[in-house]
Amino acid sequence: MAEVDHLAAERATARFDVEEMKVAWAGSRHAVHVADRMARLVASDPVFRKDNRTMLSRKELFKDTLRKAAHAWKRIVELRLTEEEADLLRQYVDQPGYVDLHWGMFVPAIKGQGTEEQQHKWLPLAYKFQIIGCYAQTELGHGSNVQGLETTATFDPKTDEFVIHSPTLTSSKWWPGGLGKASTHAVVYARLITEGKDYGIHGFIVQLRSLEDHSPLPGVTLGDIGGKFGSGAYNSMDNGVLRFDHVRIPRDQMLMRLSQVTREGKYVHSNVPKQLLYGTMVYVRQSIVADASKALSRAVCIAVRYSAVRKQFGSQDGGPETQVLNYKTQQSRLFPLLASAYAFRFVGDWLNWLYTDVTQKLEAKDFSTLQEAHACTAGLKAVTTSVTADAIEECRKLCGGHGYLNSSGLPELFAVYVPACTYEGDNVVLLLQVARILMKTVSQLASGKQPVGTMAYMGKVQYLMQCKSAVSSAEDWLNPDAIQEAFEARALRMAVNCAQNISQAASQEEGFYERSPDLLEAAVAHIQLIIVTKFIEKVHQEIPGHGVKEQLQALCNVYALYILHKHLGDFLATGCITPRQGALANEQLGKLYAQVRPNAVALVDAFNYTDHYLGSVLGRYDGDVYPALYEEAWKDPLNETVVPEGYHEYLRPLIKQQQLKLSRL
Ligand SMILES: CC/C=C\C/C=C\C/C=C\C/C=C\C/C=C\C/C=C\CC/C=C/C(=O)SCCNC(=O)CCNC(=O)[C@H](O)C(C)(C)COP(=O)(O)OP(=O)(O)OC[C@H]1O[C@@H](n2cnc3c(N)ncnc32)[C@H](O)[C@@H]1OP(=O)(O)O
Ligand SMILES: Cc1cc2nc3c(=O)[nH]c(=O)nc-3n(C[C@H](O)[C@H](O)[C@H](O)COP(=O)(O)OP(=O)(O)OC[C@H]3O[C@@H](n4cnc5c(N)ncnc54)[C@H](O)[C@@H]3O)c2cc1C
Repeated sequence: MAEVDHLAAERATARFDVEEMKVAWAGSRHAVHVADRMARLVASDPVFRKDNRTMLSRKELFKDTLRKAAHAWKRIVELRLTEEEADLLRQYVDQPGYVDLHWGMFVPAIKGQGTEEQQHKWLPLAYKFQIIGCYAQTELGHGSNVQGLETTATFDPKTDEFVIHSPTLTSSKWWPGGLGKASTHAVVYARLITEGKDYGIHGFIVQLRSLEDHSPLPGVTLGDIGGKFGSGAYNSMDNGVLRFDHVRIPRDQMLMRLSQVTREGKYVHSNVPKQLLYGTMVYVRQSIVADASKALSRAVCIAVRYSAVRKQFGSQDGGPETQVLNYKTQQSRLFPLLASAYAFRFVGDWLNWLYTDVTQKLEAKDFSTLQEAHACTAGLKAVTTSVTADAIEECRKLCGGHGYLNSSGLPELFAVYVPACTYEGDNVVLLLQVARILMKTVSQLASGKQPVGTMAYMGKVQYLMQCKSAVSSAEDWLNPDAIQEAFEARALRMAVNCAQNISQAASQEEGFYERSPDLLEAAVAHIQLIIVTKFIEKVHQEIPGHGVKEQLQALCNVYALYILHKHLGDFLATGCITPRQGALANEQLGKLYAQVRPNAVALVDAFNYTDHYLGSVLGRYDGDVYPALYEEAWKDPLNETVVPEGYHEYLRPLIKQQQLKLSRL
């Protein structure tokens, strides 16, 4: 706790119990406790220091990442941390590295696609870090189009081996995190060829480097693909390039849970949907949604605290200046982002539940919810990451000039976060997947097939296509049914419009291609409906703690009405609401901002972030921003000497030359 609390007055105006809000945010009292313990463990350990990160060279940064990963592992073993604790500890270390891919994709790929025997063999090695793994799918020539990958795995029945080969330059694996320098093994996705036939993409466990001296195995060419956007940020990760020259692996290193190749070379596909091959991506997409709320809440926490400290204008008569947080424009830019952080947190929890439920059904050979899992993970990943990336940049602007300093933490947060719009599926490509499923659902309505899950609202097509909002005052927009109806009608009408336009094209495929910009918007409308619905459902639950439910209710309304205001064109064009009702929604939004204002600092305190994790002089808990900014500036390597290096070579001769010229005049 800070000695001087410059934000004490702000904290005193909160109208709710912050400790209970921490529980609502984290999910349980236990979750608050564990997260708190792990965050403090990391913050108090000098090895995990990160304030100098943006000043390190790429090589120094990479070595620092290796050091932190090794130290984190040492602490996990020494303290006998549980899986939950270890995950949190790694999260608070807050530096992307090979371990993210080892635990986040390599292990899940083996769990999801390996047979029991394969899991038995490989997982214990991975769990103890006797091998380090990555996920090598994307190639130089293809990322989005997984079916277009070119690496081959040709079965050789003579030796009972697969021959892994990169036939072209574009088949080089390109991007996998941890591949460039750290991994000893990879799950490699390649075209399976046996008995002269190409059976498409399958996963294979391939050893890449010696377990003795880390040198690449014969036939394997490996390296890092080079520096990435921003200083520090994702440059701690060794995204890599990999080529195979006829590398042989035993047949049993093909991941054989979904399909098998027999000793004789026969291809056998189990009676399961082939899309299960994409299971690891589905798993990571749902975890990315949970991560979106973390990244967004960090940015918002910095911007809210700093906006409460920063004063500008309003004191002609010598009185106090205005806190920038009191400007209505600052509130209308910032509070929707605060509300979005909470909205993404709750929809992330729900998505995690959905993922677990679908996984259990898959175990029981029930594949009926696979499409729902794909649509929700793909769509929510796309919307939450796009909004979060834009929001971090908005928070930087909300912090004025100081937001542009590395010490604000925002440039690095943006640089590290923004590739989330691309990795694990480009957001446009993923939204088009949602749109395809929407079009399929609309086309099935005529046959009387009742849509289920998050598409169930489409079953009310007769009503939703013609309903008119009953809102007649600003307060009417506080009724969740009014919001729900408007969002459902907008999403359905946009989808039906697209379907009608597509049906007029020469073919379904051509229509889909021509109408894809509209389809993207329809997919976004559907996903926003899911986020709003899950927030409303959350607020309907019993939520303990003085004032907590009321605050969440206000944030839920802010989120919904902000989306309505921002996409007013959609709501008006589809005739769901009138221009007058749109204006009433905006009026209510202004009232809600006034309601949020006295609670704003406490609402970001509820995220319970340590100063170490926030990594921002502007977002400090104690609000003592100016001495920290001043002190931080002197730490820059440029300030190590008063006269800069290069003065004698470049500045002095220049100045002297000009002086000489002037003296001749
Ligand atoms: C310095 C530090 C400072 C601060 C730090 C601060 C903050 C850090 C904060 C946050 C960090 C954030 C997150 C970290 C967490 C994790 C990330 C870590 C690292 C990132 C690692 C990245 C890894 C990767 O990118 S791996 C590669 C991913 N690749 C892709 O996603 C490829 C995308 N393409 C596809 O998925 C497919 O090709 C496709 C687009 C879906 C098309 O597939 P296909 O051609 O086969 O299919 P069709 O379109 O024809 O569809 C056929 C059929 O299948 C259905 N389908 C498709 N996919 C699925 C599926 N997955 N599940 C189920 N069904 C599916 C489709 O609907 C069709 O169905 P119908 O036939 O019924 O129509
Ligand atoms: C930081 C980072 C980490 C990564 N880590 C890994 C990893 O660990 N393992 C791994 O295998 N891969 C990894 N990747 C690769 C990543 O998964 C791909 O880059 C991603 O899936 C996008 O594919 P792409 O690069 O082929 O983009 P492209 O598909 O080439 O996209 C280019 C443009 O084309 C558009 N486009 C493409 N197809 C369509 C379409 N059908 N309709 C309309 N527009 C379209 C896209 O919207 C985009 O604007 C990583 C990437 C990054 C940036």
